[in-house]
Amino acid sequence: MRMSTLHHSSTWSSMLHLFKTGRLWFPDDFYATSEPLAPSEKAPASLQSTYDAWFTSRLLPRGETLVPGAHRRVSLTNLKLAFIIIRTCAVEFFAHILSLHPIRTTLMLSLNVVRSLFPAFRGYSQALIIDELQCLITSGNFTWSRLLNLVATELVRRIFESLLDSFAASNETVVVDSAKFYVEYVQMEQRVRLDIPTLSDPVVRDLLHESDLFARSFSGSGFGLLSPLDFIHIISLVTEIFSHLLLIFSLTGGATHYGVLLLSIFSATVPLFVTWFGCPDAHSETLYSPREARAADRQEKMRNLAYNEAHRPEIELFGLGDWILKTWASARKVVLDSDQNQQLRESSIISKLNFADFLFALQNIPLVLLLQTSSASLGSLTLYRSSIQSVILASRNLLATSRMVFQGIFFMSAFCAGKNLKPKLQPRAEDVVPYQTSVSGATIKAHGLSYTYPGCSEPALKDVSFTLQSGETLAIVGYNGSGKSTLAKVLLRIIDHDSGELCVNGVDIRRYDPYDYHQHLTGVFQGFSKFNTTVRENVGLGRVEKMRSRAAIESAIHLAEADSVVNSLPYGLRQILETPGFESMSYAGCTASPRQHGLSGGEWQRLSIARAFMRANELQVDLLLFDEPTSSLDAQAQKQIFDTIERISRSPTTGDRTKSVIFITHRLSTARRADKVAMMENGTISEFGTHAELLAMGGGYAALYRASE
Ligand SMILES: Nc1ncnc2c1ncn2[C@@H]1O[C@H](COP(=O)(O)OP(=O)(O)OP(=O)(O)O)[C@@H](O)[C@H]1O
Repeated sequence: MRMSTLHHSSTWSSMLHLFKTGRLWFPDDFYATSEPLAPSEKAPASLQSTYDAWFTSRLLPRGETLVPGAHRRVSLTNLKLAFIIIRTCAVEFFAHILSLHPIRTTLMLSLNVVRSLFPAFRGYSQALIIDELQCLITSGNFTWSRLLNLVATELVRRIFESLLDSFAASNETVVVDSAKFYVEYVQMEQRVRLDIPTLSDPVVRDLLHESDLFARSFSGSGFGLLSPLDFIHIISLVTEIFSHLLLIFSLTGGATHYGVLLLSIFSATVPLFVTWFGCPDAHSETLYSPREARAADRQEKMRNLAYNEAHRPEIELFGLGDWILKTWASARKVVLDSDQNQQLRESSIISKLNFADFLFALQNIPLVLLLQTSSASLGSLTLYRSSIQSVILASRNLLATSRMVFQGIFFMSAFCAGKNLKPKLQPRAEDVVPYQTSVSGATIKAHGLSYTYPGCSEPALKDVSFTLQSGETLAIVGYNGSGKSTLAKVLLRIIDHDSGELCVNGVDIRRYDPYDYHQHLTGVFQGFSKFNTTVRENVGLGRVEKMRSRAAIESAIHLAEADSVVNSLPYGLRQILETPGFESMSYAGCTASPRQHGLSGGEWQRLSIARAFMRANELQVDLLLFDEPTSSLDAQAQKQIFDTIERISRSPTTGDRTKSVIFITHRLSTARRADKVAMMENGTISEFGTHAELLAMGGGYAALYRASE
C-alpha cells in the first residue's frame, strides 16, 4: 500500500495575516447613518458600517423587518453583507480576542488543526494493524506476542491522543473564558452607558437583543448559536476532510485509479450539495410573520404575568387567572402552529435525503473497482471505507457549522454596532460645555419646550415656557396627565425635548455632558426605585462614593426623618428589604437570607428621599427636584420633609439660598410655600406666578386650590 505524505496548509498564518490587514472599526458617530436604509436588494456594496450591514440584513422585501434573532437567508445579498461585517468588525473582534491571550489562542488554533488530523492517523494506524495481521496469518507466522505488540502501539498512540486532547481542552477553557468575560463586559457596558431615549428606540432594542444572543453564544447555552471561537471548528473540519482526501488519494492515486477517486468524491459530496442547495425551503430562516411575532410576544407577557409575584394581588383581586390562561393558550397555539409549519417544510428534506442515501450507495462501485483493479489489501479497503465515511460526516458537519457561523456573523455585527452606539443625549465632544456651579442655585430658562413620547401622536409637553431665577423655589401643580413628570424628566435631562430651548445657568442643556450635569442635581422620581438590598445600599446609592461612610448614610436618613423606620428594623442598616416581584437569587451552598423585611409605601418613600439627600448638602449641587416626594406621607411628615428641603437649600452660615428647588405636588397647601407656582394643563404651563398672583387671577389654579380646601 502506498501512502502519500500528508500536507496541510498553514491556515492560522493566513488568519493572522487577515488580522493584520483588516480594517478597523467604523467611525463611532455611526448614528448619523442609522436612519432606515434602502432595502437590502439595492446596492449593499455602498454600505460601509457594521451597523448599516446589520440593519440591511433584517429588511424584508415587503418593507417588514425580521424579528430579532431570526436567521438570515443564505442569499447573495446577505453573503455580501456578511463580507462587509467581516471586513468592518469580525477581524477587529478576533484581533482583540487574540490580544487577550496571544500564545494560548495561537496554541488553541494549532492544536485544533493537529487534532483534526487524528482521525486520519487513527484510520491509517488501524489499517496497518489489519494488514500486518493479514500478512502474519497468511504467511503462517502468527504469534500472540506480535499481536500484543501491535495492540500496545495502538494503545500508546491513543494515550498520546487523549493527553493532547485534555491539554487542548484546558487551554481552550482559558481562552474561551477570557473571551466570554470580554463579551459580557461589553454587554454590561452597553446597558449602563446608554440613556433612556437611546434604549427606547425600537431598532436599538432589536440590536441589543441580537447582541445579547451573540454574548450568550459564548456560554455554551446559545440555543444552537456558535460563538466566533467556533470558527476554528471550520478550520479543523477542513483539515480533517483534506487529510482524509489525501488518504483516499494515496489509496487510489495510481494513474489507473483517478476515475475511481473522482467517483468516490462525487458520490460522497453530491448528496450533501443536494440536501443543501436542492431544497430552498430547507434552509430558509426561522422567521415569524408579524402576526406570529405578536403572538410570541403576547405568550411571553402572559407567562410573566403568571410568574411575577408582584402582579399576584391584582391577578387574584380581579380574577385574571382564566384570562391569562386563555390568552396564553391562544398565543401559544399560534407559535406552535408556526413551529409545526417550519418543521413540515423541513420534513420535505427527508425525501431528498433518501435520494442522498441512494447516492451514498454509489460509493460501493469504487470499492468494487478497487478490489478488481488492484492488489488492494484488507487494511487499505477498510481505510478507504472509513475515510469516505469520515469525509461525508465531516462535510455534513462543515455545512451545518458554516450555516451557524453565517448566522453568527450577523449577531456579531449587532454586538459590534452596539459597542459603538452613541447615547442620544451625549453632545458631540466639540460642543460640550462643563457645568459651572452657581453660588445661589441654578437658573433655568425654558422657552417653547415640546416633547412627544416615542410612538405617541399627542405631545406630552406643548410650548412650555418659564423662568426660574437662581435660588428660587418652584412648585409645579396641575391635573393628572398634564405633563408635570414629563417636564421634570426634561429638566433632569433624562429625556430630550423635541423642540424649544432650555438653558441652565445660561447654557443650552444639550451642551452639558449628562454625567457632568447629573453631578449638580439631586431628586426623587415619582416612580422611584426600590432595591432588593440593604437599607444602607438603598440610601447610599444616592452617592456611591460615600456608600461606605456610615456617618453620611445616617445623616441622610436623619434628614429624611427616616431614623424611626431604620431603628424599627431587626437588622437596622443591614436589613435587606423585600421588594415586590423580585425573587432574590441564592446560589447553591447559600441558604436564602433570613433578613428580608418589607416596608410600607411611606417608609419606602422616606428612604428614597434619604437617597436624594445623600448629595443634597454638597456645594456642587445646584438644583433639587422632587416629583411628588411626599405623596405617601402623612401631613406632619410632609411638613417636616419640606422644612428640611428648605433648610438644605440655604447656606447654614448666612441663611442665603444656595440651591434652586423644584417640586411637583398635588397638595396645594405645600405649593403655596414656593416662591413661584406653575400651573400645568394639557401639557403646557397655563399660569405662572406667586401663589397670591395665581389666586388673584381666578383661573385654573384658583379653582384647584378652592377644590382642595
Ligand atoms: N412613557 C410614556 N410613554 C408614552 N406616554 C407617556 C409616558 N409617560 C407619560 N405619558 C403620557 O404623557 C402625558 C403626561 O404624563 P405625565 O406623567 O407627565 O403627567 P403628570 O402631570 O405627571 O401626571 P400625574 O399627576 O398623574 O403624575 C400623559 O398623557 C401620559 O399618558
